Amino acid sequence: MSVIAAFYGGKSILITGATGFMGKVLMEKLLRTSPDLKVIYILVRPKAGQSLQQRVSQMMNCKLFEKAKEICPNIFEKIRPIYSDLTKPDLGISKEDLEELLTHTNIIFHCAATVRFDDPLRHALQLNVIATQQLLFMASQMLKLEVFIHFSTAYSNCNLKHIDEVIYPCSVEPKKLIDSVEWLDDSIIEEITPKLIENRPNTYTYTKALGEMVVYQERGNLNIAIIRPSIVGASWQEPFPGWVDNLNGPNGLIIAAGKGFLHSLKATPKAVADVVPVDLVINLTLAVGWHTAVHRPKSILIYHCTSGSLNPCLWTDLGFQVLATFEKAPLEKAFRRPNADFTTNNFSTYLWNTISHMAPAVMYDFYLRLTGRKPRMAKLMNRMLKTISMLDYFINRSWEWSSRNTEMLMSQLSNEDQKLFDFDVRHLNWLEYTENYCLGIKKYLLKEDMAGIPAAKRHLRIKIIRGRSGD
Ligand SMILES: CCCCCCCCCCCCCCCC(=O)SCCNC(=O)CCNC(=O)[C@H](O)C(C)(C)COP(=O)(O)OP(=O)(O)OC[C@H]1O[C@@H](n2cnc3c(N)ncnc32)[C@H](O)[C@@H]1OP(=O)(O)O
Ligand SMILES: NC(=O)C1=CN([C@@H]2O[C@H](COP(=O)(O)OP(=O)(O)OC[C@H]3O[C@@H](n4cnc5c(N)ncnc54)[C@H](OP(=O)(O)O)[C@@H]3O)[C@@H](O)[C@H]2O)C=CC1
Repeated sequence: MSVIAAFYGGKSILITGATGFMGKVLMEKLLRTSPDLKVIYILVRPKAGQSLQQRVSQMMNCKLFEKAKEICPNIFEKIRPIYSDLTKPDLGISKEDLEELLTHTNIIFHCAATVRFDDPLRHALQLNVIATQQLLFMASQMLKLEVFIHFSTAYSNCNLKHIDEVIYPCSVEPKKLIDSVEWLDDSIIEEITPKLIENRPNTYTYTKALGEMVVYQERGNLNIAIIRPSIVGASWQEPFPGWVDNLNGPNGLIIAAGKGFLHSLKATPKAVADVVPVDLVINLTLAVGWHTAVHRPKSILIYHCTSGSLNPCLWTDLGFQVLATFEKAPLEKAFRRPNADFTTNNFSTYLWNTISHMAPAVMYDFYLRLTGRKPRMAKLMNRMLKTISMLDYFINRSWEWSSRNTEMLMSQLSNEDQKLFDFDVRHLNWLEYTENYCLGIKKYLLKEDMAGIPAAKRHLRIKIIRGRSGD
């Protein structure tokens, strides 16, 4: 019997961000491995034209939850959606719902965040810091709370080269900043943002660092642990390989490469692609939840969930494997043959962006105009170049994360739990993982049918022949 799975049995679990990428995988694994858990409360904000229940039904009616539904037939009874907007006072939760949460919750997983790199500081602060502060306050009033798990990112201290499993202070006190943005004008906040974030690349990494500080300062008697994953990618093995459902992280650029938009990318030759599969992160998270609740460490333990030090893969290797996969299983209606190269300096990047990205897009738009259609390629290219500029910082640097706590936890797991909640990244085969990742993007994100591969190959052959004949 799995000790971890048994721990979650009979528990009332609160998840924020359950409708997000990681939240869904967390919920799925909990329901599949501990079908006897009591209830999962999920804080959900309504979306236009959908009730909470409709939103949750739609989410659960996807392939991700198929296995969990077989194991836990009363799955819908286990999920209790609660209306909440984390940017509102008291997280927008009604009095009755709050009462229920305060009385019953045993475990909190705080996943919700804004992960956008270009969010204005005020909004990122609202969600990644103030909402965390409010949730901690709520947690401090819970009668049966055993553990609070906070999701941060391995990049919260990306201004450092070597990062330990400790909370690093930011130069400005979170509370002072929160007070200041209340009365500061948006334009002033925008002006001081570069100074505040120091040498971090965006408001996301900065507010996640502030979020950690808030967790530390407002911990009170709470039993807390922090998970810091690096770049979270498609699932490795559970519930099936390759599951992914958003354009974040590498996903958008993998599509751009597969569709033949992306022809060159600046990447330092030795820079490590510190990607970790989402199911591995969730396995670690559930193990941390169990360990923290049972052992109640004296201080907040931080767990790095990264791949670079134990099983490194370079961006260049990952890129070539992506192209090899799309050669075998092309994406439908590709613009050009997938054929991306890595450049190493700013001049060649500028040159390739002009020759290989913008020029063909402008020419294609000209052709679309001539044939009476609406031009769209230059807009798409500009969007891709903007995304690349936002991700450039992460593709051209490497970091070292220590992983003592993660290794300590691994050694404390029973043999059965080491298999059921495997978070040992050394078991990952990058070639196999990258291939499944690309196929997962094709199937689950782009909803392309695998039966269409021969037609997609024919489409590419025609493109290549036309390209050669200059047609
Ligand atoms: C050879 C291959 C090598 C591969 C090699 C890859 C290396 C890749 C390194 C990654 C390194 C990350 C390392 C961080 C690790 C964390 O911890 S961060 C957690 C993850 N967070 C993220 O990834 C968020 C990053 N994204 C953003 O912040 C924003 O999307 C951006 C990049 C600022 C773009 O903002 P925007 O231009 O306003 O676009 P946005 O509003 O997001 O979307 C507009 C439209 O574009 C679409 N879109 C959004 N993103 C994309 C995209 N990436 N691509 C295409 N379309 C997109 C949307 O669906 C939307 O469509 P419509 O609704 O208009 O039809
Ligand atoms: N993905 C990655 O590569 C990494 C992620 N992380 C961290 O992991 C956690 C989960 O990330 P991920 O799943 O990728 O993020 P997603 O963007 O996929 O999910 C974010 C979740 O937060 C919810 N949310 C956002 N704003 C609000 C709001 N105002 N009120 C209520 N809920 C809100 C979203 O709800 P809705 O569906 O309504 O938008 C969604 O459920 C985050 O803390 C992130 O910082 C750390 C490292 C890497």
